[in-house]
Amino acid sequence: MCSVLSNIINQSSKLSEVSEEKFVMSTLSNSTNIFWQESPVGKLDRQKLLNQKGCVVWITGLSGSGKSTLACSLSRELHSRGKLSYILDGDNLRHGLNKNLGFKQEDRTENIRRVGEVAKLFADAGLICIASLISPYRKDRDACRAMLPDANFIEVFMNMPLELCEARDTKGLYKLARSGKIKGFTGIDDPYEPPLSCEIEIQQKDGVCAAPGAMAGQVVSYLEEKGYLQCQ
Ligand SMILES: Nc1ncnc2c1ncn2[C@@H]1O[C@H](COP(=O)(O)OS(=O)(=O)O)[C@@H](OP(=O)(O)O)[C@H]1O
Ligand SMILES: Nc1ncnc2c1ncn2[C@@H]1O[C@H](COP(=O)(O)OP(=O)(O)O)[C@@H](O)[C@H]1O
Repeated sequence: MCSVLSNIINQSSKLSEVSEEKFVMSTLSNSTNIFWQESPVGKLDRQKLLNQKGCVVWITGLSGSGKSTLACSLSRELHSRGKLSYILDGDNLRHGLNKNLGFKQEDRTENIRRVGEVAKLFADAGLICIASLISPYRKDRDACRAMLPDANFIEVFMNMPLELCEARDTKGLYKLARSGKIKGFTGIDDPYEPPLSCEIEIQQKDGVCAAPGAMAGQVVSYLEEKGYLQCQ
């Protein structure tokens, strides 16, 4: 009896060592009787190895606003500085992980939730994870922010006018949406909710859009200033 009791006490003290966040993740799942498995090498160890801090740079904005262009330029710049990053691009993920999702509101919400979870894993691995998705709903982006500890979610708003995005129309999708051949296209007949407060906003100055390298420079400066590009 005594050893049963001490086992229970042992188990519950082990559980209390597990962070609140991890415990909540376990209890909210549909699975029962699952336990968090700790790993012998932690986030801090990995960050030291990489000399950087894991985080998520979340780029949101209309189709054609320049999300992928910024993601690519940022990733190149970080690589040239010896920093490890990885791009999660909405379009690309819809070829695999999210291939069963469409563009109705609940599908977009599930799309963002899954990418948020993947981004969280990359950040935990110590990488600078660059997520580039329209992510039109504020509550979905905020839910991803809430998945990450501290201030490790850096929201970048590509604040470009619809007219510019539509004029670019690299994929011809705006034209199809205007002619009614695509229904529920963001910015045309589907909503986009701009961030109320984000870490970085990228917009035109005097009607001119900065070059991709300059936009990436704005993000790199932020990461540098906040200490993400080193690990003491
Ligand atoms: N209805 C509709 N609305 C918006 N976008 C559409 C739609 N249908 C297809 N596409 C193409 O899908 C790309 C956006 O995928 P995302 O995963 O980023 O979208 S979302 O975050 O779930 O809203 C988007 O890519 P980007 O242009 O790079 O933004 C489009 O190419
Ligand atoms: N800063 C920029 N200056 C000039 N052209 C840009 C800039 N950013 C993006 N573009 C162009 O706009 C188009 C759409 O950019 P893209 O990155 O594909 O947008 P999104 O990923 O948001 O759909 C592309 O042809 C790209 O070359």
